[in-house]
Amino acid sequence: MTDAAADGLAVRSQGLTKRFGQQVAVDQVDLRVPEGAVYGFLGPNGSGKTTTIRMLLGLIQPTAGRHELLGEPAPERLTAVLPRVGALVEGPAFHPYLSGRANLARLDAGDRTADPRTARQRIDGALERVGLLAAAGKRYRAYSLGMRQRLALAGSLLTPRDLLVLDEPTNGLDPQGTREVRNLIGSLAAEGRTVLLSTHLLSEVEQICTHAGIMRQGRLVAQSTLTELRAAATPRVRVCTDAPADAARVLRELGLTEVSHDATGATGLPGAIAPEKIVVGLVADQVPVRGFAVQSPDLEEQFVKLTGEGFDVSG
Ligand SMILES: Nc1ncnc2c1ncn2[C@@H]1O[C@H](COP(=O)(O)OP(=O)(O)OP(=O)(O)O)[C@@H](O)[C@H]1O
Repeated sequence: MTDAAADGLAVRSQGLTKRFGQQVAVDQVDLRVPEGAVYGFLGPNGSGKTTTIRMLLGLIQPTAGRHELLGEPAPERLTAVLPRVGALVEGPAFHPYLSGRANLARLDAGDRTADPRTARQRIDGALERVGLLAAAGKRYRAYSLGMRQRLALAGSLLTPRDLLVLDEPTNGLDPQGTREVRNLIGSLAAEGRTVLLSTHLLSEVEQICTHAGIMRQGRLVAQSTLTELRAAATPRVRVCTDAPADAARVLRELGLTEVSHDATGATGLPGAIAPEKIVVGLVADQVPVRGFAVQSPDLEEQFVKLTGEGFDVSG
């Protein structure tokens, strides 16, 4: 057993780097995806998510660094471990005039490790898994976008997988299709499978992920559980008052940092100073306090701070 397996990591990379000519697309990325996690690989377009995923799956060679999937080192053991890894990177080329079932049959027939005698069982099992059994006989071109993406997922679930690597699985889907795919990811996770999914949608990470890694210009700038990311957000106090300048002065005197004021009040970072002490200080200085709040920045503010860019928060 390797260290990654011993650590309970489904994916681990160290110094994973990819250069295209002069451009560094992925810069020394150290991923740690715990077994059983739904890991949101989050970053704006062009930040290096797809390139990282392609390296993890052995679709392109890293310029430097190494990684392990399910405890097996790449590239030596990649061929051995890939049958346990379901991937959705480029959508499979499905035939528009064939049914969903016939398309999966073609895909299954291309898998030399799969026993043809049990093909029907595998195919119907995968269709059922993604909720497409009733529509299995329909032509692919009649499928909605959500159904098409679910069929692609069914294609990666023809054999049981311990790890699923999904590149932007809800990209281009309407709200209904997005819900379908997210529900499916949720049920795969509930079965104990590890899911690594890339996305540029913060809301997706908030809704379905237990862990997140944030990419910015090829670098992994943060990686932790969602709970930790939320907790890392620095709280700020806000005083509502008719005397904002006085309030700001008192906040500074009390030792708050980054103090500023506007027409309706003052704010600052309290650090270790207890909120009740701040209120007492304000009142002692006869600042008329109309309102007092400790505000924690939400995840979006936190991510914008880390990545220096906004996220598409829709979806
Ligand atoms: N084959 C390639 N040749 C040259 N440059 C590439 C190649 N593949 C990716 N890049 C560049 O590497 C950078 C990272 O791209 P990548 O596709 O990995 O980002 P991403 O985060 O997945 O974004 P997106 O969501 O748009 O796919 C981009 O600047 C891209 O132009």
